[in-house]
Amino acid sequence: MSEIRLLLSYVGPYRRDAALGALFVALETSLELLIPMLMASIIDEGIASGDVAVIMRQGAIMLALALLSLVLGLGYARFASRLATGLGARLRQAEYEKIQAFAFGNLDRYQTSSLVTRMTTDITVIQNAISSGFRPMVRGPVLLIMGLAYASIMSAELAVVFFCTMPLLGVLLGLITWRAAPLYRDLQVSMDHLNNVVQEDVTAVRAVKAYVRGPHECDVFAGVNGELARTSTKTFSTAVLNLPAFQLVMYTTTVLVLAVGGHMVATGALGVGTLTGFMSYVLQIMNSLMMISNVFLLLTRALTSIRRVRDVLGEVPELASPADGEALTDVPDGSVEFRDVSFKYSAAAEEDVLEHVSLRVPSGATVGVLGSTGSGKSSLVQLIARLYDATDGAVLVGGHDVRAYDLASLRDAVGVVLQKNVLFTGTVAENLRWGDADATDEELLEACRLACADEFLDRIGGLAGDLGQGGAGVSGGQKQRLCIARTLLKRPRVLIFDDSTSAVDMATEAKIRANLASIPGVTTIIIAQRITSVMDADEIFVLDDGRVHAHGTHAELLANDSIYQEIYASQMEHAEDGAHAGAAASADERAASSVDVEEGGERRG
Ligand SMILES: Nc1ncnc2c1ncn2[C@@H]1O[C@H](COP(=O)(O)OP(=O)(O)OP(=O)(O)O)[C@@H](O)[C@H]1O
Repeated sequence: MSEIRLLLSYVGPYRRDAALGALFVALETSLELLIPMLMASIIDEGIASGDVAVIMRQGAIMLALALLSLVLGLGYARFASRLATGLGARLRQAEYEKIQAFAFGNLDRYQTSSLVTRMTTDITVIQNAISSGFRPMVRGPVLLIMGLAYASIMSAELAVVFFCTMPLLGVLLGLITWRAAPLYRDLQVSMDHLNNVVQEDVTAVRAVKAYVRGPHECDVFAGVNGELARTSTKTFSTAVLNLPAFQLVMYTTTVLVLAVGGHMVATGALGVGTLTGFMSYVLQIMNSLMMISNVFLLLTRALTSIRRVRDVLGEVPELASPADGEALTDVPDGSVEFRDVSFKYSAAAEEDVLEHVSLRVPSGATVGVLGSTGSGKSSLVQLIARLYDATDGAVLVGGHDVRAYDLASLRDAVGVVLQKNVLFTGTVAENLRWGDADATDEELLEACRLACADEFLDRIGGLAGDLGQGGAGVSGGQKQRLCIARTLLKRPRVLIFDDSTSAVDMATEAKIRANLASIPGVTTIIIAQRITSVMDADEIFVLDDGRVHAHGTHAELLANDSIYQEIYASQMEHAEDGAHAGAAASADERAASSVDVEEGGERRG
């Protein structure tokens, strides 16, 4: 089974613990199985004939065996817990490292919550299966085989009774396990749904409050919570049938063994002690079957989790650097070229997001990219930093195909300020040093100055100021400026701004653009919604439905391109309307917009 092979491949340094744990349980069980024999001998040879010496000797052996079992049990517990926690930690680490190696394309295939569940709940299920299942997994078969052997040696005639009833228990437990197994898979899926809702809502709790969607989201949660409760009830009420099935067969067997055995004792064919010892074996054998069935259920649940972990570990990163020694590590200049590039996010998608795009940006130039929502602007620039690979055609940076570069070298040379800016828990300086781990405080401050983040730095506590979880302590515009500063610290040859000044006021945005223009030799690509953000660029590309519709300077496009003229006209019209409306804005409107400011966390910088 590939799932078990996967687990074994991660046991690594805990192999010794696994082997010793199994050995200790097997020894402990074997010792335990001698107890009924000793008991039978105490009753038949000691008590029946009043031989105190036999009672004392056998009693002392029993005591020694009990103590030895205790030591073996303690040893087993230590080895098993080391194995379970060690294996769990290794699997979690491997998953985490794999996810770090994922390309954007791999990430598109998983929901974040599902990845979280695969690293937490699923690993816990595997750990529990090992810590609770390891002992019965070894003990069950040992008890079964040795118990059957000892019982048959004690009385072959009586053994016939449970050779008849045991298959019945086997069939009953098998049926229950077979019914419960798929339910465990459903249980894990329900858990995923619940985690997904919790993760999405907690992440976006400000938006939920701002849109007064609390009651609706509570209903959504109640739905997935109810689904999980229903699946759990169904699963566990099936699995719990094990116990009554076990009891039914056990009591039937006990009655039959006592009836046949009692008759044998009455006729003198069997000693009372032998019958008592035999009954102990009956219980142990029945117990072993129960253990084996419980192990199956535990394993069934764990197998579902192992498969989910295996999916992550088996995922092949869609992007990789060329083989060692073949990758280019130096990006000679900041030129960018698209040669007949087409792109779609998944092979199964019917339509291309970019179609036959060809363009050239000379090193050091500043270009703008405009286009309606969904026209493919973000997709276009993501290909430059090789966040995705072109489906057809080639993207060149510094005159070389991006696929020829070492990924880290390329991404160091191509700085992208993504549309969705992310800051991390920690200080301003810690966040900025993502761009350059060795940057001095002076270099950090200079980057802040270029990104106009110096204007508010004092207010948030300077470089040592704490940004809070996910940068919750700064406004949208401040976040954008810190993200720009962070990217500048990489000193890239190509700088890409994906709508990354949308929350910054126009005067500050113009100042940032002027500061950036003062950095020599850097190619700047600006995606923007506002024409004013790109009108000074050396060249502007207008995208329409994944194609380059037109390109040229602001003046050329204004003179010749219908889409550009349309965008220009609508933005000028809005600007004028805005000016008038701004003057007449009522106190009510201002109060309404404050909801977004306070609750939505969308404050403007
Ligand atoms: N990760 C993704 N997986 C699948 N499709 C995607 C993904 N990201 C974007 N798309 C699709 O690709 C198309 C282009 O999206 P893209 O984000 O490039 O547009 P855009 O011009 O940057 O839009 P906007 O101005 O709204 O940011 C859209 O139809 C979008 O639905």
